[in-house]
Amino acid sequence: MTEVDNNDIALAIKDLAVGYHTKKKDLVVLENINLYLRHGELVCFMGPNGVGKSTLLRTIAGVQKPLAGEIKIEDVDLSAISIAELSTKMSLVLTDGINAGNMTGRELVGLGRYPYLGWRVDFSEDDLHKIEESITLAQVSSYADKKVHELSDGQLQKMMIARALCQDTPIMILDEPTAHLDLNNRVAIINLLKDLTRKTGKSILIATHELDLALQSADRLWLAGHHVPVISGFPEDMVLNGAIDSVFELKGFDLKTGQLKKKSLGKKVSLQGSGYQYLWTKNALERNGYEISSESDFQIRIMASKNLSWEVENKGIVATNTLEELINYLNQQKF
Ligand SMILES: Nc1ncnc2c1ncn2[C@@H]1O[C@H](COP(=O)(O)OP(=O)(O)OP(=O)(O)O)[C@@H](O)[C@H]1O
Repeated sequence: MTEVDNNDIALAIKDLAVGYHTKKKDLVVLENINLYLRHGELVCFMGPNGVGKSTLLRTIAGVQKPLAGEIKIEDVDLSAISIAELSTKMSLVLTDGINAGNMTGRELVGLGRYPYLGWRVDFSEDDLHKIEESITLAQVSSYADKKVHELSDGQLQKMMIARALCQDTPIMILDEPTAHLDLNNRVAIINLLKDLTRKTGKSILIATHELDLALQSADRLWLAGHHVPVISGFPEDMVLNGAIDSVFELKGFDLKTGQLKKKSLGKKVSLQGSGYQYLWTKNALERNGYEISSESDFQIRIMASKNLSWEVENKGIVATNTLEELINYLNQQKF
């Protein structure tokens, strides 16, 4: 286990148990949790549905009380920090629907400045600057003047992230920030959060189901499984030591290749080519049950000179212009 330098730590969790008080007895969702969030680090918190990610995030953010144990922010116990002070240290983006009344997106983002207003009624130049900066960073300017109730789920999601950016806290906690977002926006948000950790030294903790994005961008994963302690480590270590496999009980997904497992029909073809054309040809072949092997009577060559085409050499040579034609041709052959 690596030694942890206290100056590095933004948030420390010790012997924590989280869950709910119910009439009969306490419902313990996760317990014996010991974790750190370091300065300038992007942590993705992952685990199957219902394991307790939201419950832990809400507890860390002071929205619900721990059942046991302690949470320290910059070495101060969370229970000793007032709500006003906490809102200058930590921002929170939850998935729950928000009731923003008749507010515009810009006004919603402006709520992020309230912890800093004190007795002031109006925004300062600095506040206004921060609001515009956050709107630009989160790429929401084109709909910032719309009413919040007119925004799509994805637009609202990004507006809430802009509000959290505007709050400008050293720690940001986001529950599934990429839910509802299309592929470009998912990548943009993860890149933005990663960039923030690098440029501003913020510590960012997100709960997410996006294994692919997490593996490519998180500095560290927190992994929660049913009936096992929450563990923390480098994403790549967790792939190689099987931790991700065992927590998610992965079925049909091959972590070693990052791909869905494809059923081979035992028909072998050899493939010559390179680059992304090779990768997508391989994808089409494997998706259709073909296995790539050097020991095959069917040799496929990717012809990438002028127009992309494929040649299949068996007894003679047959050329096809699309992968669909190639697969149709192969499907008619005897293997
Ligand atoms: N208010 C509540 N009262 C009692 N139990 C709750 C409450 N909210 C959640 N739970 C239970 O706590 C457990 C953890 O739920 P939680 O929402 O934290 O999981 P999660 O890991 O965030 O799941 P998901 O990936 O589906 O969002 C679940 O069994 C859930 O039913």
